[in-house]
Amino acid sequence: MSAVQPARRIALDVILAVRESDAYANLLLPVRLQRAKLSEADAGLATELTYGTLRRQGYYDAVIALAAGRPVEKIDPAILDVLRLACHQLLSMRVAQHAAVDESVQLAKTVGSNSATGFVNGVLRTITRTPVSEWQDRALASAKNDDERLGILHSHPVWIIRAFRSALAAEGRDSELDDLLEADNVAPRVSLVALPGESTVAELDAYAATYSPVGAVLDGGDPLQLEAVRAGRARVQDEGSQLAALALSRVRPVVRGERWLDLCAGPGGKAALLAAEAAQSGAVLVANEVVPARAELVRKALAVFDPAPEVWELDGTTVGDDHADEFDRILIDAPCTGLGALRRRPEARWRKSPRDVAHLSGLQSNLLDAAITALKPGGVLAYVTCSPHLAESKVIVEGAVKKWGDAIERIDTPAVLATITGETLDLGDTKHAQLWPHRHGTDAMFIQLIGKV
Ligand SMILES: C[S@@+](CC[C@H](N)C(=O)[O-])C[C@H]1O[C@@H](n2cnc3c(N)ncnc32)[C@H](O)[C@@H]1O
Repeated sequence: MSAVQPARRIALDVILAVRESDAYANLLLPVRLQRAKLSEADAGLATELTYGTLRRQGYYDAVIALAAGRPVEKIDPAILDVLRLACHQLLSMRVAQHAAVDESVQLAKTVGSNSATGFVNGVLRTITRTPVSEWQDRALASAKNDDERLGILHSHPVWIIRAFRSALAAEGRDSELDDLLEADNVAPRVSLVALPGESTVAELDAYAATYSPVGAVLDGGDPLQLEAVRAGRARVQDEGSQLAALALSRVRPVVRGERWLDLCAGPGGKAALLAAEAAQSGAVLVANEVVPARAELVRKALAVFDPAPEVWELDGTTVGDDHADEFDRILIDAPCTGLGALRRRPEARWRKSPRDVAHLSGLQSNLLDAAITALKPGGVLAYVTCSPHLAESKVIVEGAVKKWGDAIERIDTPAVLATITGETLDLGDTKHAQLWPHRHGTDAMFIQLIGKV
């Protein structure tokens, strides 16, 4: 029997930690890779094994249930993790079968009993006896309905598939559902923002982004190799997030002395871009974040500016109490399910539940109400979520319009974005902008600009 390759060991350790301790793979894996000092090739293998296994878990579970002849809920969870990791190698990576099976059996020994090791060996031998394409057909045939079939094919929970379909259907484009689900299974390239006045896209040795005038895309490599990133003058930031911040800062010319508020600022990505934009135009930014540790991250993100913007630690739902009619521009980048960023957080889709949506939508409405109160008459706010779920996006805005009536007005956000990007984005015929990974190459950001009359 061969020794287990470090890449497989690390991948399993991270997958176990994700399930047992709610770890985030995108935070834990880089730490483990650095500690193990793996070669670039082995680090790449460990990343593919970890992310691929976590993303495609739904599909692999369907195959494992068939091969084991029992529902996956009846399999010891650590042994199931070993089987999922092996499935990724056998069904998606096509590594040599004997290496995948032998090393998985070795790994099973470290987390289970002797009988569990025999079980892993038996299930994996069964899987290797049938061609990969046939496993897909058999798994799809085991689905009880069309949504379950899609769930197996693209490895997404059914409730998320339904939420995405509703959001696309609201634009009359539900035929794009397959493309969207597949886009979630591809890790995005590293996207950077060159903070205006601090850095330039040209300095970053990267491609100019498609839409954001301050965005760049790295072809590969570690962004921390760039001096501008190490110094905080440029940051890793999705292009959709950049557009959300710019929609607010560039919706119309800035009058010197304007007061801006980033209501939910942690960890500070959009606050940094807003602070740069404010410094360029003579506005003053205040950033707010209710969780103290995250407020500290905001302070770090803003340390590059002199003077650095003030950071408050208020519950954002109360900001209207002491700050009514105070701010000219407010960003509400609301806490949300993050369903729009599934491609960068491989385990996230399995952690969320419809209950999260119900809980968050109440908070989102309250934050929006508080921000409207804190906005000066004549001011503008941006309501933003990194989720296309209608209950967190369009429905929240419609609720505010119903409640506030003529006191607020929706601003044509796609038209504002077109002036920023220099071209019309392919968006629905709506006042809000819903970006999509499969259509725009960004996270699925929802952006609605609202004016206070
Ligand atoms: C989507 S994140 C913001 C991301 C941030 N704008 C950025 O670009 O880095 C939402 C943030 O809102 C914070 N938050 C949650 N409830 C809040 C509340 N009641 N008041 C203020 N912030 C809150 C969360 O802790 C989280 O840091």
